[in-house]
Amino acid sequence: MAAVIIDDGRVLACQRSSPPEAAGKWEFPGGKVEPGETDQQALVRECAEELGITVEVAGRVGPDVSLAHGRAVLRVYAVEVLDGGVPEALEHSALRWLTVDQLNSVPWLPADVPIVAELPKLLFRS
Ligand SMILES: Nc1nc2c([nH]c(=O)n2[C@H]2C[C@H](O)[C@@H](COP(=O)(O)OP(=O)(O)OP(=O)(O)O)O2)c(=O)[nH]1
Repeated sequence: MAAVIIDDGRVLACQRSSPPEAAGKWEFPGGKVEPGETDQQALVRECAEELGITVEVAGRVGPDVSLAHGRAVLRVYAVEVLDGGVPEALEHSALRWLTVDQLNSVPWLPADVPIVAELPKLLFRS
């Protein structure tokens, strides 16, 4: 479960700090859904924990992507930041706002590549 946050034609990319095999790679903020949570509740919780922002969850972005270990799928939603919140890297090593031209300037986690491919049309619309 992960969140695409778009502001002023740019998307928020987050650099993982762990585990070692994923550290340094870039992703969308998010995490696993806990028992009893909806997708939306999980994303609101993760965006608060990881970025210190309150969000409202909107529509799906891209396909369900199977993760390499085969035990989960990556599912991504567009979210809107509420209350003028500014994301902070509370758990990531870095945050970067990427324009459409910069989308491929960071090494994404492999599962994110099909999601990133959907972003140009969202960025051009905003
Ligand atoms: N959050 C996030 N996870 C991704 C993305 N792409 C991708 O392959 N993943 C994988 C990495 C992890 O195997 C899994 C999410 O794990 P996580 O470590 O972020 O989740 P979490 O915060 O709930 O972790 P934990 O507390 O259960 O340890 O999904 C992405 O864009 N965002």
